[in-house]
Amino acid sequence: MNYSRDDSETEPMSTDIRSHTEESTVTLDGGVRMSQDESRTEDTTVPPLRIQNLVKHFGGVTAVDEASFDVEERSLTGLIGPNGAGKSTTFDCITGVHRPDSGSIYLYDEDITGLRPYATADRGVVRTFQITRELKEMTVLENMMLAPKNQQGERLWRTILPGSRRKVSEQERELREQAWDTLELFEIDHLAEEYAGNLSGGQRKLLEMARALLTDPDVLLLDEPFAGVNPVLEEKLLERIHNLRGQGYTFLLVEHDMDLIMNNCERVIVMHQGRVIADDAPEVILEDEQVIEAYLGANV
Ligand SMILES: Nc1ncnc2c1ncn2[C@@H]1O[C@H](COP(=O)(O)OP(=O)(O)OP(=O)(O)O)[C@@H](O)[C@H]1O
Repeated sequence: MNYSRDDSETEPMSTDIRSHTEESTVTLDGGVRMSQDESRTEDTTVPPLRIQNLVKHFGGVTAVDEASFDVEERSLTGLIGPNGAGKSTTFDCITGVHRPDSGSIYLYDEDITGLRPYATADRGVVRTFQITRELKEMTVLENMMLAPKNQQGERLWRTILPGSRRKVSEQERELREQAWDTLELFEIDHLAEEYAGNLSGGQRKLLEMARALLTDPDVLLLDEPFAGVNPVLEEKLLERIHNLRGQGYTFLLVEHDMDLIMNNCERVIVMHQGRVIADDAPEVILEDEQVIEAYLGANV
C-alpha cells in the first residue's frame, strides 16, 4: 500500500476526523462532538464508565479486590497505585482481556462485563496498544488504515457507512481522509510514509493514540502513554487529550509520573493491593494518609 493524501483527494483539508453522515458531524479541533448514539449521553448523571465491586483472582493472588469507581464524562481520571496494585488487571477486565470473577462494568447504562475485547471496542471502550513487530514493518498511514480493523471495532465502519450500498473504494477514501486528519491532529502527518519501526518512542506513542482515536471511542484507556516521551511531545500529547475532552471524549489514565497525574487529572483513583483506597481530587489524594502509607511501603 502506498497512500498519499494527494492521489485521490481534491477536497479541502480539515481536522474533522469523522465523516459527515446523516447522524453526526464531529470535529476534533473545537467542534461539538456528538455521540453516535446520542441517547447515551442525554442522562448526564450516568457516567461513561462505572466499575462495581470488581474482583479478579489469579490462582491464590487477588489482583483486584472489590474495586468500585466511576469515570466521569469528559474527564481525565488518573488511576494510580504502587506496583502490583491491580491497575493493569483492572484495565484488562474493562477491555475484556480478562473476565472478572465477579463485579460489573458499565459503559453508560450498558453492562459490558465479560465482553470480549472486540466487543468492548465495538461498544466504545478502547485502550491504546503498543505497535507490534508486524506493525513496525508497516508505514504510519498503513497502521492507521488498519486501526479500525485491528481494534476489531466495526464502529468506525458503521459511522462512515450509513448504508451498505456505498462502494468499498469510497469507504476507504473516507477512512484514509480521517486517518490523515488524525495524523495531522497529532502532528505526525509528515511521517505518514515512514515505517512505524523508525519512529522515536514518543512518536510511536502519538501513533498509538491516533490509532485508538480512529476507532471513535467514548472512553479511552491510556496505559502509561508518556513512558519514553520527551517533555515537548508529552506537552503536545497532554494538550491533545485536554482538547479531546472538550469534545466529549473521556480518558482513564494509568501513569506512574505523579506530578503529571496531579497536574492534569481532576480526579485520582488510588489502588493498593487490589483495592480502591482513595478516590478524590488530587490535592486531597496528596494528603491522604492511606495513600502516603501505601506508597511509602511500596517499591514504586
Ligand atoms: N496473569 C497473571 N497471573 C498471575 N498473577 C498476575 C497476573 N497478572 C497480574 N498478576 C498479579 O496481580 C497483581 C496485580 O497486578 P497488576 O499488573 O494488575 O498491577 P499493576 O498495578 O498494574 O502493577 P504495575 O504498576 O507494576 O504494572 C500482582 O500481584 C500481579 O503479580
